[in-house]
Amino acid sequence: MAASNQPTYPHLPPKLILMSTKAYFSPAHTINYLKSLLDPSSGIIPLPTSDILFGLIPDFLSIHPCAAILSEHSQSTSTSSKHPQQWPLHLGAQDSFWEPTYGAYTGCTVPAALKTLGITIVEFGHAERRRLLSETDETTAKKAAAASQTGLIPLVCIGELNAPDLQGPMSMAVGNAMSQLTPQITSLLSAIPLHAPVIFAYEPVWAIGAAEPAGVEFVGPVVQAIRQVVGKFEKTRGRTGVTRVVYGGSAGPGLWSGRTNGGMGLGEWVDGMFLGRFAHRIEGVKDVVDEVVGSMA
Ligand SMILES: O=C[C@H](O)COP(=O)(O)O
Repeated sequence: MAASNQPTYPHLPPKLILMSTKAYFSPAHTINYLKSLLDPSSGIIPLPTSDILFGLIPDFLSIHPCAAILSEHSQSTSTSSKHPQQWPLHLGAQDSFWEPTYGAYTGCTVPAALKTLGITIVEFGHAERRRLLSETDETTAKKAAAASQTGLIPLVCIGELNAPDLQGPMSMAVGNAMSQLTPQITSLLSAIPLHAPVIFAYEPVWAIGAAEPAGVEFVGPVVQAIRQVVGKFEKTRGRTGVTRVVYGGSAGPGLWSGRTNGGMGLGEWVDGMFLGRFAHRIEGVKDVVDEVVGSMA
């Protein structure tokens, strides 16, 4: 029987807590940060890995030492499997090239190289890359397809540019956002294998780097509409891969549970949180982890 060329993918649990350090930290800072996350005194690790995917997405210079630390950590704490999927947290990359494997691509990082280090997730299409580096839906989809073909899970950032007008009907605000989000979603889903998992990070561009996240009363219906677009694609195109939707954009402690939002918790709507600045403090990460774990009890 001919061997299948279809890649296999890491398990994508129902809940996700992802953190990107963007380009905020030096490599030495990132290494100390990872060690603090792993330190038992932080009270974060171990998490129930079949239910929650906890992932760190550092800058490229830090990936190799982070992988070495995670590998060593799992060897010192486990007598069974030391496979990256059994590491206490998943390691991600902030981008990769649209060719899946090695070649003459100066300055690029190919998915095959990331895979050798134990990377399981690659982020694409962040608003900062779209704005600063002119990345488009097309380049995002090409890059995600190469990562998917390599057995990595694409984490694809989608978001509308402008804040909604919440004085008018919510259906109109959601419709305006979806007019930008729908092509971002469908171009991506059309590019990856039908059975490939994907994580969409809904990041309203106007809410990134802000003082407050977007309101739950708006994010909730938008995420519902995103799921409808994905559902329609599954039905009409035969997609079978798992899709998760997380929220990013000034996300931090209190948002998941609604503790800081009059009881309106985002956890009812999304599959997870994508943290930026509010993960810089280990205590902030611990707070978010506790809220997500608490909501699953
Ligand atoms: O990658 C993460 C998001 O862009 C959120 O970043 P932020 O929390 O600093 O707004």
